[in-house]
Amino acid sequence: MEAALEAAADFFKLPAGEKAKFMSNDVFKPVRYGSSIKDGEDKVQFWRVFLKHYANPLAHWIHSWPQNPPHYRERVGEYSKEVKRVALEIAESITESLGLDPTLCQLAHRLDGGMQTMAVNCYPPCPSPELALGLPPHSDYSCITVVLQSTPGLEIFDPRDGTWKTAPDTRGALQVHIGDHVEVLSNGTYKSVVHRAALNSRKTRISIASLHSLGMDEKMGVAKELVGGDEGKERYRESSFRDFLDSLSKNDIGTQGYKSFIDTLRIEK
Ligand SMILES: O=C(O)CCC(=O)C(=O)O
Ligand SMILES: [Fe+2]
Repeated sequence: MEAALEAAADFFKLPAGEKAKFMSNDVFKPVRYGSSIKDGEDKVQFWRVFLKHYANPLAHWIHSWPQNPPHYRERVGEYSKEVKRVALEIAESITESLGLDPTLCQLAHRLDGGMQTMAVNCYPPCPSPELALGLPPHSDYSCITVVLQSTPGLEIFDPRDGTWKTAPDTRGALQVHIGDHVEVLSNGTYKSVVHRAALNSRKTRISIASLHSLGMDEKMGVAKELVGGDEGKERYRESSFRDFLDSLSKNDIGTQGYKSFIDTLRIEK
């Protein structure tokens, strides 16, 4: 895990020209480098550069990943496999806790054959960390996200008292988030986790978020066993990863009037 964080940090240390090879605003690109550090352009500053790439199946995507630094593919590749195992185990326990028939639901199996997107984030030291954020509050569209961070900064919204809680700073500890698509599957029994990234003035912070979801065009809807009869009505519309990317391309996180993806899926009573 340490090795993956180091490889990620080394990528961001490369000369700008090397990273610019991956620069794109197209959210459908399987590998994409971007920055939201725009001097004076936006009112709200998000102090983050990122590299996003797909990782499942690894053999299909790894050749599109950066070749520089030389150890990047191997180390981040190993990490992606490890973290996928963790996500599949959690998927099994979610299915079980909802009382869903594993042969019908097959969440873990669908994630195994689904999309894994790795968001590799770099937050440089910020001179006024209290005035800016690395990433604004959001929930992930995924079913399950696993986050690894080099230093604290990840904050979780606690809906019980309306406060932000700093995720534990145990180095190397994985943080697991429920994403929007598990909220949908469970018809709202599980709620996706609202989180944000805070900044610090001293050190560069690296995080690697691995987002596990169904295939690009596979629709996630409310589990049929959880609706009808006494169970009540469906509270969410179906959607796919592609639907999420479509909505992201029109309505990016942090822009004015941004509507979170899960809010677009809610069926009003
Ligand atoms: O940097 C972090 O801790 C959070 C990253 C994150 O939420 C994301 O990439 O979706
Ligand atoms: Fe996130």
